[in-house]
Amino acid sequence: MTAGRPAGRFGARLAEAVTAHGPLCAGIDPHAPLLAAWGLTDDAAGVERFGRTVVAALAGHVACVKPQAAFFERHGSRGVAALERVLADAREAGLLTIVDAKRGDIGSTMDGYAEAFAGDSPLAGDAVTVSPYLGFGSLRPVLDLAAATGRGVFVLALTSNPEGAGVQHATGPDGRAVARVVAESAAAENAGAEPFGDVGLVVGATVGSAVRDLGIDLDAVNGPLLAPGVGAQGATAEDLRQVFGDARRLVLAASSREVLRAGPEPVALRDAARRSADAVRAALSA
Ligand SMILES: O=C(O)c1cc(=O)[nH]c(=O)n1[C@@H]1O[C@H](COP(=O)(O)O)[C@@H](O)[C@H]1O
Repeated sequence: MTAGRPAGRFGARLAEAVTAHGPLCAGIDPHAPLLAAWGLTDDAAGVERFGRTVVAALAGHVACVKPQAAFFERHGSRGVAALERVLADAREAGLLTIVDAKRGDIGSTMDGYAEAFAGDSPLAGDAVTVSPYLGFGSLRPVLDLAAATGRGVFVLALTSNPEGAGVQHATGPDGRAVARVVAESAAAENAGAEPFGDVGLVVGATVGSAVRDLGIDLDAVNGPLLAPGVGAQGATAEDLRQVFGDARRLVLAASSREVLRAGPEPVALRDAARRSADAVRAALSA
């Protein structure tokens, strides 16, 4: 089975969606407590219902959604099939998807991940999250295939969890921090693209002064900056302004639990997403 290929470049499609609906990506994270709160079973049928409910409620109301692959994969092949159906619904509804899979491996294996998440596979959304800790260059297969199929890639740079700093702030042989090398590598991929390129970074809204401290020029990345951590992890829309400074135009805030807790009623989900999107847009334009 193959999925249809998106029309146009990811960065351009995302920019259009953010202009229409605001800079918010709503997570689809069907973990056990949320499924219970929604009155759903914690199995493949439950995660499918959860994901498809979010897509139906939010299509046409948010810029994009980000299904977390882990919560589907834990139910094996049926869970993966559920994720494929959620992605198919979103594609049909014209809702952009970032598949949060955080993959990363060496060349030949990375080819496989690239085909799965950036090729014309039923597991491919409009973009995928990837991990650069086997070296940014190891991501070449997914960067190239995503570019060829009109998809995007979000590379982990400064993650929202406190343990991330031990690796991401570490300094390499040339004196640059790991996160800075990732940011400068993404910038090279996006050079000259308008309004921005297809290679984004993940930079948590919880990272405080790390961007400045490590000498990272996020504006120069010229790609979307996926910013998780707003809401359940404690960061506020205000923190986004502090963390991203001059790069605010590139921010796409990601929020999962804060929006999902409002479900399963579609109107309540939509209202929660709209409130978050409005708060983020206001903070970023202040
Ligand atoms: O790539 C991500 O989305 C991500 C990166 C990161 O640094 N931190 C982070 O929490 N996430 C994801 O964001 C989701 C949690 O969002 P909240 O429920 O809003 O805290 C999970 O799917 C995480 O995997």
